[in-house]
Amino acid sequence: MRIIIVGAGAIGLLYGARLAIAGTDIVMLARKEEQAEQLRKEGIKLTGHGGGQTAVKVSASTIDGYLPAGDERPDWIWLAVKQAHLDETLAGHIGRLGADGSPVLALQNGIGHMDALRKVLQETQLHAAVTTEGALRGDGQTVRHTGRGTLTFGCWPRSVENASKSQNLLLTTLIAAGIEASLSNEMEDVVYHKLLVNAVINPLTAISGVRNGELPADPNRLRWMRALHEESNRILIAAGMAGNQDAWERLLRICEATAGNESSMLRDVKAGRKTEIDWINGGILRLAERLHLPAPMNEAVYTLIKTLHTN
Ligand SMILES: NC(=O)C1=CN([C@@H]2O[C@H](COP(=O)(O)OP(=O)(O)OC[C@H]3O[C@@H](n4cnc5c(N)ncnc54)[C@H](OP(=O)(O)O)[C@@H]3O)[C@@H](O)[C@H]2O)C=CC1
Ligand SMILES: CC(C)(CO)C(=O)C(=O)O
Repeated sequence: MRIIIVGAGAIGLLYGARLAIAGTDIVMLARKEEQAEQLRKEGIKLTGHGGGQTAVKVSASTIDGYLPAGDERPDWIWLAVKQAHLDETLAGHIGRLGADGSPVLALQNGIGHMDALRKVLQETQLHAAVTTEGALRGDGQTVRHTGRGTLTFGCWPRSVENASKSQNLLLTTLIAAGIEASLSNEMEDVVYHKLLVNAVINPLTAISGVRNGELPADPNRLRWMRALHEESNRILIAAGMAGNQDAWERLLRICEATAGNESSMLRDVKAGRKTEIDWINGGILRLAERLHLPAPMNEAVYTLIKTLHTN
């Protein structure tokens, strides 16, 4: 099994390392030659969870300079970049890499990217993936596994057909690598449920400057959480998400399970990077507008995060 992973950041390095350790042929495509060279020379260094540090060899190149060896087509192409990186140029590269029919798996949090990719990659077999693993990048070749989770993936848009051969092959490869994974025919629902979590934890931790576990510990923050959760839940249910009586408790459990984590949005704000707010609360605002529903809480956090960006 050969997988091209586009984006050698936290999540790309985490999956790249874990799959390569299990014998999968991994090709990491980075943005910069400096990082690609470092990966070719020294491999990926994985730390956390399993104990010490493991270094694993992978192939690596820049996305611009990548030329496949021989005529071997990749079995899968994984997109492990952030939402903001998914521009026309990158879509052009993905179209080229997948020209022989390789399926594409997109791992982004938030919404909007799958439909945007569908528009430009009309012939490509697209899959959405939702991961609850936690990964933190160190330097260009080091990644820390900060929390164990699962990977759920499936066709986008929804397919009524049984799992394809390539889906089953990927599932078997993931499980053999010790990665908890499952296939779903209801990816929109899975994506919406993850969005409901990110829409509350990410902006509120970034605005308050606290770790996930500290968010519900303060009564004022808890009130914000509840109001933002209720509004987002209402909008997502109206958009087609299956309601879940346990949604609020699940959110609190995630805060507890990831208590020591800084959310990705808090980290982006601290590092002065563009956040994924446009595809998280911005995505909910677009749904609310389409459904003519009020969304004052989402508007408030969206605007606040945008203000933090500007500053
Ligand atoms: N980290 C986590 O624990 C989790 C992340 N996710 C989601 O996964 C996605 C990726 O997140 P994460 O890995 O944390 O993000 P990172 O910022 O760590 O990684 C993104 C990587 O993409 C690279 N990149 C950007 N543009 C290109 C390009 N044109 N070609 C090749 N590489 C490119 C960046 O390179 P450069 O550094 O050179 O800019 C960077 O290495 C996000 O949508 C996130 O929400 C979901 C669940 C958990
Ligand atoms: C679940 C959560 C909030 C864990 O930190 C996350 O996905 C993120 O930070 O983006």
